[in-house]
Amino acid sequence: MESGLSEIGSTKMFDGFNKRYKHYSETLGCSMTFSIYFPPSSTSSSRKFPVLYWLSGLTCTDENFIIKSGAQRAASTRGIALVAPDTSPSEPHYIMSLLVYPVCIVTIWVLIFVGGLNVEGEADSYDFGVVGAGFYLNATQEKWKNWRMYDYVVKELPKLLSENFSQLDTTRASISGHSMGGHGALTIYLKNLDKYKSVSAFAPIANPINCQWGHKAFTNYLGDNKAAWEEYDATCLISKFNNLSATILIDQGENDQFFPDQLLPNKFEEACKKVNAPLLLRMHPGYDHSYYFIATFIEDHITHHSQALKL
Ligand SMILES: N[C@@H](CCC(=O)N[C@@H](CSC=O)C(=O)NCC(=O)O)C(=O)O
Repeated sequence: MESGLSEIGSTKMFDGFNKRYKHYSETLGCSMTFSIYFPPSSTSSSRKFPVLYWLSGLTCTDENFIIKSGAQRAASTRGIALVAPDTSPSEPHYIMSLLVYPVCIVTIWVLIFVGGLNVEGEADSYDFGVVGAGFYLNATQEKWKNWRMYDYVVKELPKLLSENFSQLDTTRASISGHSMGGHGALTIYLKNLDKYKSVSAFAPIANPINCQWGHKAFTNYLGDNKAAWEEYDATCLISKFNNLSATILIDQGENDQFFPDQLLPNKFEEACKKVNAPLLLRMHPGYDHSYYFIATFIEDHITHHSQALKL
C-alpha cells in the first residue's frame, strides 16, 4: 500500500519551516502524523541536513516538542533538521474491507472508518496504550500487535524520509527524547550504534524494568518474559558495552514529580560506571518534568549532537 504522504501544516520559524505530515504506516497499520523542522536553506548550496530525531513522552503527540521546546532556534543556526514522530499508533483511518454476503454470494468492498485501533482498554489510562504511550518497542502480545513503535522509528520513518525528502541526509542522524521518549532514545541508540551518531535525554525512564510505568507497559506489551523486558531497558543494555566512545548526555530536574521513582537515572549512572561508558548526567535544582525544563537546556543538547554530527 502507498504511504499516502501528505503535508498537513507549514509554519515559518527562525527562517526555516515547521512542517507536519500524515501518512499510512504499514508497520503500525494506521495513519500517523510526524513533524519536521527544516532549517533555512542557503540557495547557493545543495547541502543536505543531518537529522535529529526527537521522541516525546507519555500523553504527547508529534506537536508537543515542536510547539513548546524552542529547539528550532538552535537547529536553525546549526543546520540540523528536527524530526518528531507521534508516540503511539493512534490515528483514525479508513480500511477497505471485503464483505461476502452469505445469501446472495455477492462480494462487496466497503470503506470502513476505524477510530483508534479498536483494542479494548487502549484509551483507559494516560500511561499505557493509544494515548501517547507506545514505549518505542515492538509488542509481542497478540492483543497489542500494532504497537511496533521501535520498528516505526528505526526502520519505516527513516526510509520514508530518505525517499521523500532529498534535503535530508538520514545517514547522519542522532536521537534524543524526554521521559518515555528518553527511554526510547537511549534504547534505540544502544541497539543501533551504526545508525545514530549520538544520544541525549531529558528525564528518561532509565530503568523501566524497575518502575511502575515500565512494569505496566512491559507486562502488557511483552508479557512475562523478563529477558524481553531487558532488551528495552537502557540500564540493562548499557551493561553489555565496554567500548562506547560518544558521551551520553542526560539532564534531570531535581524537582521532577516523577523523580526518582519512575526515572531512576542513578541506576543508569551506576551501570555506566561499571562498564566505563561516558555519561554526563546533569542534575538541575528546582526544575520539574515539564517542557519549561526542556526549553531551558535544549540548546545544550543541540550543541551536543551537532558536535557528533561534525557540524
Ligand atoms: N497526565 C500525567 C502527566 C503526563 C506527563 O507529564 N507527560 C509528560 C511526559 S511524562 C513521561 O513520559 C509530557 O511531556 N507531557 C506533555 C507536555 O506537553 O507537557 C499526570 O497527570 O501525571
